Amino acid sequence: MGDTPAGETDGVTEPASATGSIPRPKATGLATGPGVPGVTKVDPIMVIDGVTRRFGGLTAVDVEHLEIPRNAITALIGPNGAGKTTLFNLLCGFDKPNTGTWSYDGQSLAGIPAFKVARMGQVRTFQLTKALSLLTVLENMKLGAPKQRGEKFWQAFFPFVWRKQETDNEEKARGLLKRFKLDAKEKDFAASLSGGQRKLLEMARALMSDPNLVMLDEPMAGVNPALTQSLLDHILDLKDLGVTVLFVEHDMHMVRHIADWVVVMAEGRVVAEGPPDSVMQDQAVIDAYLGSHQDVDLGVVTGRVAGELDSSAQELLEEIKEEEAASIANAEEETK
Ligand SMILES: Nc1ncnc2c1ncn2[C@@H]1O[C@H](COP(=O)(O)OP(=O)(O)OP(=O)(O)O)[C@@H](O)[C@H]1O
Repeated sequence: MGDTPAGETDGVTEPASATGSIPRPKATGLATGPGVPGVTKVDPIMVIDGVTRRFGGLTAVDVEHLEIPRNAITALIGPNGAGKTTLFNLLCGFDKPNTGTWSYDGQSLAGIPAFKVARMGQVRTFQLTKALSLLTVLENMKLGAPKQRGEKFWQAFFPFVWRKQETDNEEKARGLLKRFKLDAKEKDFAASLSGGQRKLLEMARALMSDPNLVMLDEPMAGVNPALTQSLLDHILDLKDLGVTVLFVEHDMHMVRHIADWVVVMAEGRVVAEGPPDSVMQDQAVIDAYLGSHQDVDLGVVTGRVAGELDSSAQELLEEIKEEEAASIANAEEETK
């Protein structure tokens, strides 16, 4: 991880402003020019060139040039089927493109498998599968640790080699669990966690390998409002620790509040990029994706963020109430 401000707690680096909803400034000056698709960045951590991925006759990804800024939070947004997940899978070595090159920290990643990409400092959170749900929270964390020495055949005969690492990993895991307020759950099966706690565990597990770049796939999906702020804060903390974050998200509230830079995809291509406020004013983006309510801060509508409800927000709230009333009436009808 980076060397930004921090203190040590339980063997784990703590951000200076550990979770607390303190407004934190957005990173600015990330690009060398105006936000247009393919604009070069002042300090890119990842550079993508001519990457395409086809499934039969469908071109799911066709990215001419894209740079991801270092030590910033970049959101990848776009309508369903835009190619966001496919691009994500390509970048972390889960899938292979038909054409193109891409590099991470100046090193080409073409043909490098996912586990090696992770060793290079680029990790992706992955969902808690059924198998992982049957492990305890602490066991899940230990799986996130890099290179387990005891895994090598000859080393199994020399316990002193791996015991030290095992102890270090446990200490690190416990420190992270504490930071993510999951320490009381270390012995529980991961299956017993709520949706939001699972997301926290996924993020905490990814941090076991001290990554420089963390890729999050819909970090807010299925998270109830009570844990939303905590997750947002943890993502902001990553940036404070010098980590670069790239995430795919449908929740525009989250994108607007935490992203420093937004990349918009449609039909496999990058159609816009820039700071969130300007991208969300872009008429092509509004037409293609955001719809007529793009100017409404959903944080205010949902009560998560303090603010005045303007007339379009009121209108949206009315629509939501009407839809809710209709769905309750339907459900009552069905149970009769
Ligand atoms: N393994 C696959 N085989 C065939 N088609 C695929 C495969 N994976 C993705 N696609 C297609 O590629 C296109 C891009 O899909 P992708 O999942 O990357 O979009 P997305 O932007 O992540 O969408 P969403 O927001 O709905 O998750 C879609 O048309 C999808 O049906």
